[in-house]
Amino acid sequence: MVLSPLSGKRILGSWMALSGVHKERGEVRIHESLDELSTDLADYIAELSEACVKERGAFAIALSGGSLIGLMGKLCEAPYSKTVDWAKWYIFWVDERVVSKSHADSNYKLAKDNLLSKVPIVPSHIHSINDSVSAEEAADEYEFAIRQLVKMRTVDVSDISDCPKFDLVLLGLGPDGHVASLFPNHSALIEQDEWVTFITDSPKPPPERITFTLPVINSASNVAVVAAGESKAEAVHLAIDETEPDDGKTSLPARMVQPRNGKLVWFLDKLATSKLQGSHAE
Ligand SMILES: O=C1O[C@H](COP(=O)(O)O)[C@@H](O)[C@H](O)[C@H]1O
Repeated sequence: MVLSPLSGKRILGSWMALSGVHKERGEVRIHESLDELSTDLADYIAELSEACVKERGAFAIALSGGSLIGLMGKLCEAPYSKTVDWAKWYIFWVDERVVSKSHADSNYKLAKDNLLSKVPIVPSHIHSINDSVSAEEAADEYEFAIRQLVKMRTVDVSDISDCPKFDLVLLGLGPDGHVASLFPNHSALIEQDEWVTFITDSPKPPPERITFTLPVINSASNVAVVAAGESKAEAVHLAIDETEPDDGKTSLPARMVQPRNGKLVWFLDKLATSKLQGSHAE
């Protein structure tokens, strides 16, 4: 057991000694290896799910695509596969590429193949986009579906806005600082009214995508950003070390992730933190 001098939290393993709580940017957890990161991420998700199921009888989790899904793989293994109350999970996507669900680019397919098909999630609790309509229609339909689930309180509602309050929003981080399908300097970043929007000009293929907007991401109870590898180091540095609030001028999406009432946690490996400064860096 290690008692972290920064957070005071007792936890197994060595990673916590490198981690800390950043005043504005949330809790920063730095891991020695991908294996430690995956274990910590699985522990965190399992604990949150248990707490949410106890408190409100459901766990509404919004997934991203990309490398995050591989890093969640331990959830399919013992002890989590047996102890997590999968029947109470409701799955959403923070962003999705507008391609067929069987396409290699589909975030749904990635999660289905590597996670959802390996644990006993109720099929009707998996809320993916309609893949047979345009990006605009898919975004509208997805927002409508979420609005119905908010009315039923499957997804909680924010007490400070009319936005949904997901129990957990899981974000990856692109080398350019993008999160979800919110890219630097893109007009989707300033969308305030819609819950789900669409883009047809993604700088990273495929071009057509739907994405939660920042007001929805920032209304979640918990937001976790997961980033590993050297290619993410500059984005991690800019997102965490810059202390001035991003008023949209610098437009680094990861810096604009600032939960209003929720908790933000960064799950990083050492390579991703090689440019990090401040108290949490080595
Ligand atoms: O295109 C996307 O990229 C990001 C980051 O992916 P990664 O493979 O670099 O981790 C991902 O979070 C997002 O959901 C996805 O659509």
